[in-house]
Amino acid sequence: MSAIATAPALEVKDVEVVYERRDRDPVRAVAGVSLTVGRGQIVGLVGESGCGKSTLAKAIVGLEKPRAGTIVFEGRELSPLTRRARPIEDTRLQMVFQNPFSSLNPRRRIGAQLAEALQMAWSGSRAGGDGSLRERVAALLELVGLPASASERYAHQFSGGQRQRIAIARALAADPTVIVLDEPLSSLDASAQAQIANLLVRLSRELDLALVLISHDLAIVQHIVDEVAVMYLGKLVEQVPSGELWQQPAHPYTEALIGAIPRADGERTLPVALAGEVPDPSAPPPGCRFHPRCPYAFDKCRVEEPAQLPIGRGREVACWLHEGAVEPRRPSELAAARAATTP
Ligand SMILES: Nc1ncnc2c1ncn2[C@@H]1O[C@H](COP(=O)(O)OP(=O)(O)OP(=O)(O)O)[C@@H](O)[C@H]1O
Repeated sequence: MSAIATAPALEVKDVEVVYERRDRDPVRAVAGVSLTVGRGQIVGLVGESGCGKSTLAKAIVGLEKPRAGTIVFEGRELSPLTRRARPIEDTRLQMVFQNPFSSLNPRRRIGAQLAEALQMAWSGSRAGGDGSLRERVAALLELVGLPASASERYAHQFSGGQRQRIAIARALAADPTVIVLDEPLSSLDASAQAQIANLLVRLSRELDLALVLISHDLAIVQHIVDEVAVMYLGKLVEQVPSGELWQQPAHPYTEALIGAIPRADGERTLPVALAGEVPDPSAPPPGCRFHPRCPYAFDKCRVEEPAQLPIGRGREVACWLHEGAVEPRRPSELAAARAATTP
């Protein structure tokens, strides 16, 4: 097999994105992030508003130019050029935005918009596939659970969930291997959220499609992702397979995010409350960026930035509590053990 066929679908390596601002300090919205997404894998990128998720998404698809770092797509480093200047193969890396209404043209029939997306993909090196353009549009609509007759209608004639299906169909027109979806569920009601979540899982499995699912709400994505990458103030603080997330969150921020999710019985899952706001990314706290909000912070956390520490299979955490740890432990347990041994 070629190197490209065996490479991960997407590798983000030490990416940094800085917004320069007139008369104000620059914002380092993404402050050195590395993330690997395997083929067919669904990775949830979660964190509070303002932590840099959208900026990272834009850097991945070429809508923001990273100041440093590289994006490797199917084993090939992407050009640091803007999206328009990239070669056509790179359209296999697609993005879906939060509000499908604003990304669909209100004055053109859905079928025409999907046909255009198909033609753009075909104008590249790839073959057009079987069947006429009309049949391919119908097949795309079917793939996302809409009837062929949807092609005759306009965006405003659909519900929010249906519009998101159309936006996904348009991304699929490019025959992608990776789709980055920025808050694809958050503008939808609960039932549409569940339907689109199911659709995304099905598409990922059927098409061996890797998805990066961005959400400020861990509760929304928890059931559909294979892995969770937790972002805080421009950095990844933890990467964890979703199955282990509940049993063993390793970073105090992850623990707090989980604790904030209400359970069906009205109780909180964990007694850790997340106090305060995300600090200004143009002036991040020294040491660990989370330390001012961390219930377990100790001296080292206030001065030294934690490295990404491997803690078991496929897991990493940036937290000094885990220094020297050989397996994942809850931060509350580690803090208690530390308190017991520290004079
Ligand atoms: N064009 C810009 N110019 C200057 N600062 C920006 C710009 N876009 C984003 N920022 C800042 O960069 C930081 C990260 O923003 P970003 O939108 O990536 O975060 P986010 O986690 O996606 O949050 P949200 O869910 O609210 O979009 C924020 O402090 C934001 O104010």
